[in-house]
Amino acid sequence: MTTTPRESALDQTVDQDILLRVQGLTKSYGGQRSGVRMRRANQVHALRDVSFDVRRGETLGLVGESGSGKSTAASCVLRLVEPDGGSVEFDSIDVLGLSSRQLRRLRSRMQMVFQDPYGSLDPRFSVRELVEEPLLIHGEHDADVRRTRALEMLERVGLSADLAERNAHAFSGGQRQRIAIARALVLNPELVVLDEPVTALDVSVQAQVLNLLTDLQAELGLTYLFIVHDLAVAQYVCHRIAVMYLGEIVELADSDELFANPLHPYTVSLLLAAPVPDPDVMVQTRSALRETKVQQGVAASHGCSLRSRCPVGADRPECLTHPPLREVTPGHFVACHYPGELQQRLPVQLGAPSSELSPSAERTARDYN
Ligand SMILES: Nc1ncnc2c1ncn2[C@@H]1O[C@H](COP(=O)(O)OP(=O)(O)OP(=O)(O)O)[C@@H](O)[C@H]1O
Repeated sequence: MTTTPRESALDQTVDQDILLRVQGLTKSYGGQRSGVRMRRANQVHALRDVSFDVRRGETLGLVGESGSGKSTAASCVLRLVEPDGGSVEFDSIDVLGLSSRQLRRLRSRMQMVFQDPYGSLDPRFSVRELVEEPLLIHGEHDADVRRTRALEMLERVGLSADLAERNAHAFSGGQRQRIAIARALVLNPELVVLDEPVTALDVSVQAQVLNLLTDLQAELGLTYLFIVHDLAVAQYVCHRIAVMYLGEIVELADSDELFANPLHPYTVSLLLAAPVPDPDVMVQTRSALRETKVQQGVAASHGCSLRSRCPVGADRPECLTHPPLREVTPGHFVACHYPGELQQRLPVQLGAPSSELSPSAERTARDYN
């Protein structure tokens, strides 16, 4: 059996303790104020009681369709967005309790790579200047030290120092994402939040950038929070995966376990939505969830948030109560009153994960909208 990048990275993970602990995170957007009362009709609950841990050296994937709250969760972790409630602990530091000055200092240890390598790099600056900038912001006033460090980092992400004086717009999408990665890593962070880092790239270069990220993780002992809607990408790089639906984590497990034994009907439907060569199976997959119009961020007022679309629980009284996220086998958490039932009903069993990154696996959770 071949070894996937995530397996080789995990082999080198010595310390498995918790670097990031998120508990009970909530965030709502909108809602209109009329008098002293907030009208809730237009409120979007982007995060509802979201909890997860990220261990040192691992990659935790946040997976879900568009609008499920992945980016909001990541933004709250970095306090780019202020959550309404809950807690975020980074290396036992209460992130939400920090002053803005303390937060600025902590940010050197928590960096982010964005989806769009075109928008995230200012075209007026040379690549070297772009990679040096975070060092300057964080108080490195020695120009020689900055230059040396930036050039080292560029080499490390596979860009020759000869190219360092060129402007970012002279580079391809994959090279720009390498520059963005160098910029994020130049401060020696421990946690890197990767927000769809290969989504904007050609399929042909996606695997190169993913391999670079896993190599860097192993070399530098990095911890990744990886936001991704593409299940093939998640399977390729994530050690554990949290599946989000309408602002909640509905399932969380080791990557191999999740793909081989999905227990939540929503996870099953996501996996079925990925391309399957058998056309008969494809027909069945399209009807895994009921066709119901779901307003983004707006779940049923009570009970399970998937209820209106769920082929298992729509008519069952238990599903009128909200299912908590509970551990059903060691390390495998699911928020469903009938875990595993949809998979048992399927005419085909979902297979063990392939260790290949399928270039055709671009059809993803997004297709369900
Ligand atoms: N600044 C904002 N103002 C109002 N609503 C917002 C804002 N940001 C996000 N939302 C809403 O919050 C919900 C969660 O959005 P979020 O971007 O976190 O989801 P996502 O899973 O990352 O989706 P995508 O993959 O499309 O970025 C959505 O309903 C979205 O419309």
